[in-house]
Order: sequence, then structure tokens, then C-alpha cells
Amino acid sequence: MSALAPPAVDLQGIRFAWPGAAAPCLEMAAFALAAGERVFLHGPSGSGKTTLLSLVGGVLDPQAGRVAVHGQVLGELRAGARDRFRAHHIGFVFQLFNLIPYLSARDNILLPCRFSALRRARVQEAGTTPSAEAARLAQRLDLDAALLDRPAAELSVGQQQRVAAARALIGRPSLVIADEPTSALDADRQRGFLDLLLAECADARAALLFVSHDARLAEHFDRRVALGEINRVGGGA
Ligand SMILES: Nc1ncnc2c1ncn2[C@@H]1O[C@H](COP(=O)(O)OP(=O)(O)OP(=O)(O)O)[C@@H](O)[C@H]1O
Repeated sequence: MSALAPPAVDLQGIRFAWPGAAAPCLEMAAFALAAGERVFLHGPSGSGKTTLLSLVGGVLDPQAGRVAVHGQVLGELRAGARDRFRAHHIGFVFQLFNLIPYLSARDNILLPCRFSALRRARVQEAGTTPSAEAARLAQRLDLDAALLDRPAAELSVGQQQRVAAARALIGRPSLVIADEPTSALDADRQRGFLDLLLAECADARAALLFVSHDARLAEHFDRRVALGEINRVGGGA
């Protein structure tokens, strides 16, 4: 992205409370990720990290404030347009991977290309096909090729996590949101997984917002942010 590119993420004046909650979960003056920036976000369990990622992904709406992704204010998009925007530009790796259990690992990885012509076009521009790209990502994630034909439900948790990562990365979204993506992986695979995520994001010049409790991973990122530094709730900013 050029220096003039809008921030990948730009949050202003955010207040978010869960329905029925006595107090807000998040109150933030501002938080931004530059285009292509890779940020490690940490904080205690229950402090609101996943909630923040859901706001950035347009899955939740704040009661006050503005969430923009690549200059697009998400609150200005109706549900269908927001789904399309998300499919084109954002790759997610969730804590609970949200794979479709009866689809094969390969078909799960290919889902973004099915939903977004832009993601499909980016694969083609790179001179490959969605299926070949799914296989390349799976190989880089150390997923055996034979596993690609198995239904997602039959894979181990660590294998499902890697399928979810390949699905997030296919078609080079310009923002990747990852919520504890290494929690189910053993130490060796954790490192390989992080290397791949960082390398793929760098190649695609994608911004990465990565949540983890594992502080050792922070050194690989451009910036490390404690949620308490940016959230007024809980005695923070
Ligand atoms: N669907 C929901 N409905 C109501 N309250 C919720 C919901 N999801 C989360 N919360 C509440 O919001 C607060 C923040 O939760 P969140 O999952 O964002 O924290 P977190 O920092 O990601 O935690 P962890 O590190 O344990 O994943 C918690 O008090 C939680 O109980």
C-alpha cells in the first residue's frame, strides 16, 4: 500500500456494551492500524479483545463511534454490502474456527474464493488457480495433502486451526484478523504457523491484527498493544 493509503483499521470514539450488561465492555478514543501494519494485541481474559475484533470485522456495531476499514465506514454499509466488503477484504481466523464441518478441508479453504470474485481474481492474477493455491497454503501449513479431501469435522483441532488459517489467507485479503490462532498448536507448529502468517501478510501487504496470550510471539510484530492502553474500561486509557 502507498503512504497515502487509508489506515487498514481506524476506530474513533468507540463505546460498546453487550445487551443487558450494566457497564460497557469497550470505551476507546482511538485505535488504528496503518495499511500493512502487523499488530500484536494482548490483555487479560475477558477484557474485550474478541469483542474488539468483532467490531473491526463489522460483526458487531458500536453504540457510539465509528469503525472504518481501508477508509470504508462499516456502519454505512447495509448487511449484504457489509458481507461482501468483508469477503473481499478481510480474512478471519477465529478461536472457534467456524469451519463448515461436512465440507472437505479443501472446500473450506476455497470458501472465500466462492464468495468473493475479488479474492478469486487475486489468485488468478498471481498466475495460479484457487485449488492450487489452497494446496500451496496447506503445504506451507504442514497439512498433509491427503487431509484436504477429508470433512473438516474429522480433523484434529490443530489441523482445523491450520485449515482456518489457509481459508483466511487465500486470495490475499488486505486485513487479516486472528484471534488466538496458535492456541491449539504444538510449539514447532506454532512457530511455522506464525512465520507463514507473517510472510503471507507481508507478501500481500496485508495488515494483521493478532490476539494472543502468548507474549513470546509479540517480538515478531511491528507493534504490541495492551488492550488496557487503549480501553478506558477497566482502568485503562
Ligand atoms: N455474546 C456475548 N454476550 C454477552 N456478553 C459477552 C458476549 N461475548 C463476550 N461477552 C462479555 O464481554 C466481555 C469481554 O469478552 P471477550 O470475549 O471480548 O474477552 P477476551 O479478552 O477476548 O477474553 P479471552 O482472552 O478469554 O478470549 C466479557 O465480560 C464477556 O463475558
